[in-house]
Amino acid sequence: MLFEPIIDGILTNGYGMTDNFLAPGDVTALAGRLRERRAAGQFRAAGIGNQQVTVENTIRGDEILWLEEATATPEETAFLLRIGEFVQYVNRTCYLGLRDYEFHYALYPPGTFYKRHLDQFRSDSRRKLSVICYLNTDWQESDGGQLAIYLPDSDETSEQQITVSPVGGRLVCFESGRLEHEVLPATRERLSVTGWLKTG
Ligand SMILES: O=C(O)CCC(=O)C(=O)O
Ligand SMILES: [Fe+2]
Repeated sequence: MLFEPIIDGILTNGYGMTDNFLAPGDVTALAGRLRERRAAGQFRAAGIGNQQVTVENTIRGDEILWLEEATATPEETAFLLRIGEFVQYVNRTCYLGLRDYEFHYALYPPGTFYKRHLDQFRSDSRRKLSVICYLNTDWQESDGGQLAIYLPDSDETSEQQITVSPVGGRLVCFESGRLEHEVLPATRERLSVTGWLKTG
């Protein structure tokens, strides 16, 4: 079962991953749609903080576009349906009480990054799981752009850093309120769909 290793990973290591969340054809279809929407001027510089209005390139340099069911294209609808299946699986196995999700496209121009942060806002604990799905074809380790996740050791006094390359079709998931992480700069454009599975 495709979703099982993701949840197993979260329970054993704090983060979960699968390399086949999307098939190569779905990756190119979504990446194409992302580029088309960006060319149409629909993307905005991502903000920071609760209202996401402050643009601060020294913290994050990506451009984003939120996915909306009402205006979704067939490949976007297919992606959101797959996420819906994942949510159902998580609710059957983990009792997190997930009820909602939100996703945005993200594009990091070469050299941009997202400094170490936690995804859960102080005033909003509804974000339970962070989910990132990469849309990059032929990504090489030397292209950079890794996601670095900081895993606290069990005594909480030290930590371990693991890195994940943004390989197309790969999905990474972790608890939004628990794990700090960062996006390292890449030498080429780095594409993804990022979102949060939320309680009510
Ligand atoms: O793209 C990634 O690997 C992580 C993105 C991220 O941390 C975020 O958007 O909050
Ligand atoms: Fe994040």
